[in-house]
Amino acid sequence: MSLLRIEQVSHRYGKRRVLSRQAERTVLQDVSLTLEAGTCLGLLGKSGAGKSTLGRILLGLERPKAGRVLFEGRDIYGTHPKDYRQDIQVVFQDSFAAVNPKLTAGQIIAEPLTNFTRLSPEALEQRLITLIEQVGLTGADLAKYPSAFSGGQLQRVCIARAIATHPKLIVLDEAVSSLDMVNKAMILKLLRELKETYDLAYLFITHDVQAVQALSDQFMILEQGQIVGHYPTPQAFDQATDPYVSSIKDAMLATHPRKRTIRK
Ligand SMILES: Nc1ncnc2c1ncn2[C@@H]1O[C@H](COP(=O)(O)OP(=O)(O)OP(=O)(O)O)[C@@H](O)[C@H]1O
Repeated sequence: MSLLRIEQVSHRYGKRRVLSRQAERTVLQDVSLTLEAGTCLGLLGKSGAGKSTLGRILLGLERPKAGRVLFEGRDIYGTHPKDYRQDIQVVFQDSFAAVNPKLTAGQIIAEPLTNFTRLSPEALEQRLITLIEQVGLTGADLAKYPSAFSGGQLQRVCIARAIATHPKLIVLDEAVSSLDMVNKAMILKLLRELKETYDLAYLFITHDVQAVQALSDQFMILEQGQIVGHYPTPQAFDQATDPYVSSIKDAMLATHPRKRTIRK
């Protein structure tokens, strides 16, 4: 059984109004995908393609107008949220907006642990130290407030919060997009290591081709709410001639001088 199956999901925003000409806006149409445990699906698409809407749908935050979201074979919209909340976590692009500035890093990471587990104060403290060290920070950082961290460091705190309850799937919604090159590379390395250690699955939502290639096992292209390309392996994606993939690959300067081509 697959970890996640999205079956013909369609979604639209706005209300059907009899006397208004304002139409409902379809943002996802017949989207289907499958994600196996321990693998990463890179979901690429331009701004407004519907990527984040799909992410919210599989987090249980936005009920689709049609279709099913099966997590371990069970439709999450026919299940009590407590049955999957612990298993599906999210890391957003803007780490500063994703945390309460009045909480310390320790309190931020402890939130899901106190919601979903019953640890003694000593066991909780120990677990927080393990988690913060796992993401490359130190026990002393647990006492710091978000304003004392850089964007890259605070994203590590958000990742520690996301892995705290041993989830099976993490939605990475542009999770490295606002980081500089060095931090981006380090966070991608961390995410790769955590994927191996915990057999984690990721839905990696992005429009960054380089980042998606560093982490993903399969790739999908979403355009105007529809899947317009599916590449089941990194090799297939690398050789893709899809006009959308080509246009974003072309737009990026190749990192290695030997791979750079001179444009006519
Ligand atoms: N709550 C909402 N109400 C109405 N329209 C919405 C809502 N959320 C998103 N939309 C619209 O749905 C479309 C898809 O948005 P979505 O955020 O899913 O796209 P995206 O691919 O994630 O874009 P981006 O890369 O810019 O974040 C957009 O046109 C957006 O304006």
